[in-house]
Amino acid sequence: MKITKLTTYRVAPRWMFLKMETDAGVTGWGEPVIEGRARTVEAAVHELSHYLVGQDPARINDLWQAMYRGGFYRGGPILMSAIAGIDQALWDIKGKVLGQPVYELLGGLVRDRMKTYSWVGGDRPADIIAGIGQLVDAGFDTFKMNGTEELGLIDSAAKVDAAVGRIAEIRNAFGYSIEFGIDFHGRVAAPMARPLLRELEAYRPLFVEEPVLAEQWEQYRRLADATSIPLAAGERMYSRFDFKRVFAEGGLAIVQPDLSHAGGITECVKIAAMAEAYDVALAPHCPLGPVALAACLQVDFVSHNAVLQEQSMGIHYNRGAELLDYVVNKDDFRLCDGYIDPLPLPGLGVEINEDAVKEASRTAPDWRNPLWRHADGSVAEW
Ligand SMILES: O=C(O)C(=O)C[C@@H](O)[C@H](O)CO
Ligand SMILES: [Mg+2]
Repeated sequence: MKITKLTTYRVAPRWMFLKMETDAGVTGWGEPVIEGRARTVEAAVHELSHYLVGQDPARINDLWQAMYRGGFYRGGPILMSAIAGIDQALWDIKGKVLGQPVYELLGGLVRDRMKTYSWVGGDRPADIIAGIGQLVDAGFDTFKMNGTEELGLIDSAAKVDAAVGRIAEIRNAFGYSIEFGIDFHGRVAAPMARPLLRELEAYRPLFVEEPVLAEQWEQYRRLADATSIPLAAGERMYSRFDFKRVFAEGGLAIVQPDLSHAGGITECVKIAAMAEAYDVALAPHCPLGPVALAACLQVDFVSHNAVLQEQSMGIHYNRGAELLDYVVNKDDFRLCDGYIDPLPLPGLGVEINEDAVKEASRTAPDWRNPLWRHADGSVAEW
């Protein structure tokens, strides 16, 4: 069998799908995308096709190594997202050829169902109580929200109190019948992470995510020594080589590699195994589309240390399309009390509605995140 063609489709809300065709008529799908840089990743995917067209899609490991090492320069969000989507499509083809879901090819199920969580509140955490209430009625009990709005390197006690007050309201409204992670989203610098974590201790969140930016990774250990709140990060780390220093240094209780940013299934299975050796939990990042989620689930179902899976149903980014709009087998993604069952179809387990993808690609938006600024006009982390 030989790879014959790679076609990319940018679609609403901010996703991109890759269709990989073969001379045997078997097609694989991937979701190579960095939110806000879809066109850049698209160019990278087509540059990498040099290593793929004419090659045997069964040789995933060799193709991965050729894409990663062959171009001398390596790593980073663009190249690793392009490799991720290509890797997903290769695993999809392998599973379809062998008639097995990818998790069977990776050693079989390690659990019967996977716990997921939902986002509440938007870029500026608001209406969280109402949002949680609606999702509790739908059977969810685990959530994530942004912790703050713009926050200066050094900022006021009032800003800290506003952030903590929102969390206090949640506990007042729902007690401990629900759990939630708080995403600092890289908006918080180390001098402000300390007082925020200290004040949040009383409300016992499930985790705090990106307590500081990934480039400040050496702070994780120091912050972890000052708090009992589990710290999580990983969406802006793109390979084992980014994660290894974090494992060695310590401080993270949860790692959140993104299956569409960190080299795909081939790489994230290895990251998951590294994490397990350090007693670190896995909670793949996935504010994206159905192929990305399906790839996450393939890794979740073979990783003992997988504890939570992000999924984007109802997330504030999904404007113009929702998680399952491009999926034929919607029922396979049904959530029951926040849990999802193993996807039964061969390959990644998602049957893409190609006509819907092609139609949506005709009017694809160029999504990018807003550029935030502080009151003094300087750029703020979004
Ligand atoms: O889902 C999360 O945890 C996020 O922090 C969302 C962020 O990754 C945006 O997708 C970036 O555009
Ligand atoms: Mg996040």
